Amino acid sequence: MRFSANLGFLWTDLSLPDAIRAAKAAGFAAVECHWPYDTPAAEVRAALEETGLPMLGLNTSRGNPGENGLSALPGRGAKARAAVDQALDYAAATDTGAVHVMAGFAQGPEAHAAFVETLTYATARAAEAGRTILIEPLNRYDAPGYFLTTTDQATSIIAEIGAPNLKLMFDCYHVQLMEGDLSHRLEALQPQVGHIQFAGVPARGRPDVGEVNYAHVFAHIRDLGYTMPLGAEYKPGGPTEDTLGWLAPYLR
Ligand SMILES: O=C(O)[C@H](O)C(=O)CO
Ligand SMILES: [Mg+2]
Repeated sequence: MRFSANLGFLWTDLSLPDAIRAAKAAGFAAVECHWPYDTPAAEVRAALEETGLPMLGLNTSRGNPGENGLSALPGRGAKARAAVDQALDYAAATDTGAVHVMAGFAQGPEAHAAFVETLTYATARAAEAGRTILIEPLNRYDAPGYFLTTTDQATSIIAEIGAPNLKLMFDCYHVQLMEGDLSHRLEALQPQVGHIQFAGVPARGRPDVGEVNYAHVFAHIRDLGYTMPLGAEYKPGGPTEDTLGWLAPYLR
């Protein structure tokens, strides 16, 4: 198994380039981030080249304070497309494979139509550069009122848009809180999955603490033939190095 360090949560005490170096030193095979836009892309690219780690993904902007993405917000289409452009430009400058297009807090048919419209734009633009667009259901405890909350909703949107580069971000943490049944869902949704993330449930801490047996889940993912690095997107609650005991068996 190979793992990707999510630098939105891990090594947040370091600059993004130094966090990339720390991830390499700890044995991660890849990195991913949330919102890297304050760091010049050239610095991130230099650290990626120095370490040899790929950047797997980044997120579109959340928008104004209190917002959590713009793509499903009726009347905000121009801003949503600008956020997609910003993310794809940063991805091009850092050779990042995927962009997670964040839906935002919205409900109802107009939000659905807005999300489909933004994703249609995003998938067409991303396809020109061979990049993937990800959509991710978030759980109702952390993001109450978020538009996208279940894998059923996400796969129905993926089917409606029909773009081959539109994929599901299967975050085991969110899926466990909303739906459970991780093993069956991972198996059934494998064709639509573009990236897998994980964290301990329910505290979103290190993965070897909590109600999910990740040693079992990782073995199941391996047995399904999934070979991409899995995204460690958890809050260490202290020095990241102190939380990496779960990784050690996979580095031998
Ligand atoms: O919170 C998550 O799980 C996401 O992956 C994210 O990128 C920010 O919402
Ligand atoms: Mg996630």
